[in-house]
This record gives sequence, structure tokens and C-alpha cells, in this order.
Amino acid sequence: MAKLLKQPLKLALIQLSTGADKAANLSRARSKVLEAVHQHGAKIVVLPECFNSPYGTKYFPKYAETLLPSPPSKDKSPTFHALSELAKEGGCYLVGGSIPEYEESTKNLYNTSLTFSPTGELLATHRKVHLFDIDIPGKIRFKESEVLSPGNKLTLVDIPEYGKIAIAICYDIRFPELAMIAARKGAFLLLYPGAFNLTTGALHWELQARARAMDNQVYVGLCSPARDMEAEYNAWGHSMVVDPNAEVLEQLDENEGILVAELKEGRIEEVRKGIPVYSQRRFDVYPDVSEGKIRWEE
Ligand SMILES: O=C(O)CCC(=O)C(=O)O
Repeated sequence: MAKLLKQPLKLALIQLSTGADKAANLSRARSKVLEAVHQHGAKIVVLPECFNSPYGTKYFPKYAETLLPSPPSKDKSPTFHALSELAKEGGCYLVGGSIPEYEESTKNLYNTSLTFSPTGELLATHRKVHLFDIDIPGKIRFKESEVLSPGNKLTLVDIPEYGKIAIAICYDIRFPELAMIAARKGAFLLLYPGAFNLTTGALHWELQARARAMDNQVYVGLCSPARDMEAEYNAWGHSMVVDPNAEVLEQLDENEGILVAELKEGRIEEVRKGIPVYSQRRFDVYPDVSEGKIRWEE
């Protein structure tokens, strides 16, 4: 049977230091992506959630870019064009973290991830499906839904040389249905640009990554911004790649850095053979929800 990951893959996650200056964020992202490609041989490179702006509801309207109709003009979305040119310059697949998006026709704001091919073509747009609304007294309150609207599609990208990858954003990882559906549709890798915080990061960041990998026996990558204790929102950092056996392959600390992981062709099949939950599912006892009505990114 064909392997889900068709050939070995060097995956890079850029744990970027970001600040208030959008142009500086874009230029820093460019130099780190090119470093990942030229010095480490990365073929798929991932940026973090909200990599072109500070993370916070009050910043989203100010930093938002208009992506539709696609392709947008350079005035309306400098980030779209910077990412497209960067993917082309680096000759890599680029999962462009996420950016605040403004949709003119609805006046809605979204938290949106753009993925480009090595020719600079837009392959996928994922709007964060689950908005991060939490309130842990004395620790953290954050309500994305005060300004953002949710996306309503799952995102799976078919990369001819490697196979299918699923893209979702941060809080989306807490909803195992998304991961499960993507895995059952043949994804070898689940990628989550994300910015957990010092409270839930310590509790759940690694646990979520390993749980999604364990349940689905696929690779999982989480890409965070670097931690900045001067910023209002302190990201957890610790970008990581977990293998299909739920082992952490590589993990950064909280500082800026480039994580490079080697994903092995055949590892998913090896793990699934060893612990055969994949073939032991009892769809006669419970339905396979991935066969249900699912909204995909078109
Ligand atoms: O789920 C969490 O604990 C953090 C989520 C988050 O920070 C986000 O969705 O941006």
C-alpha cells in the first residue's frame, strides 16, 4: 500500500520573535525562512500564529489585511505577497502561520492561515474554526470572539511530492474531531501554528500535541511565536514536532529559533502495525464521523 508520507521530509518550524512593526516582522520571517531552507534543507516551512502582528484582540482590526478577491492587491495584503514571493524565493512549501484578515463584504475579521507552493501559488486558506475564548480566574481571560468570526471549513492540502497535510490554528487543536477527520482522510501531518500562553501552555501544549499524534498515529507540528515578556500576551514557545508514536521528536525552548525535524517515510505504517488501533476500529459499534457531512476548504 502507498505510504502516507511518500518520501523523507525535512520540516522546519520558525519560532519567530514578533513585535509591533509589521514590515519588520515580515522581513524577519523572510530571513528565518530562507535560513531554514538554505542552511537546513527544509522543504516545508511553518510560521507561527499571528506572526505579522502582536497577539491581542485590540490589534486584530489594525493589522488585518483583505485577502479577497484572491489574489489581493499589494496594498490590501502586503503579507499575502510577501509570503508568496518568499515561498518562491526559497523554493519551499510555506505554511504562513496566521494573520488577522478583514473581509470587506461582511466586515468580519478572521484569524487566517495562508499556504503557498514553491512557485508562490496560494494552495490553501484556513480560517480558525474555534475561537479562543477562555476565562481562568486570576490567570488569563481572552475572548477572540469579541472581534473575530470563526471559519467554517476544515483544511487539507495535498502536496504531490509528500502527501496530505492538515492545517488548523492553535485553539483548533483542542477539538480532536478535526484532527481525526483529517487523519482518516489520509493526512500524514497535522500542523498548528499556535500561541498558547504561560497558563495553558504549561498545562496542555505538549499534551495536546502528543494526544493528537497518539490518537491518529500521524506526525503533529506546533509552531509558536517566541516568548516576549515585554508584550501584553506572553506566548508559550516550545514549538515541537511529535512523531506518530506520540514521542516528541524535537522541541525548542521559549526563545526564537528554528526547529528542524526529519519525518520518516514508513514511520506511520510501522506505528500502526505495532499498535493496530487503525485496523481495529469498530464502525459497526459507532459510526465513522469522517464519513459524515464535512465542510472542506475549496
Ligand atoms: O487553547 C489554549 O489554551 C490556547 C489557545 C490560543 O492561545 C489560541 O487559540 O490562540
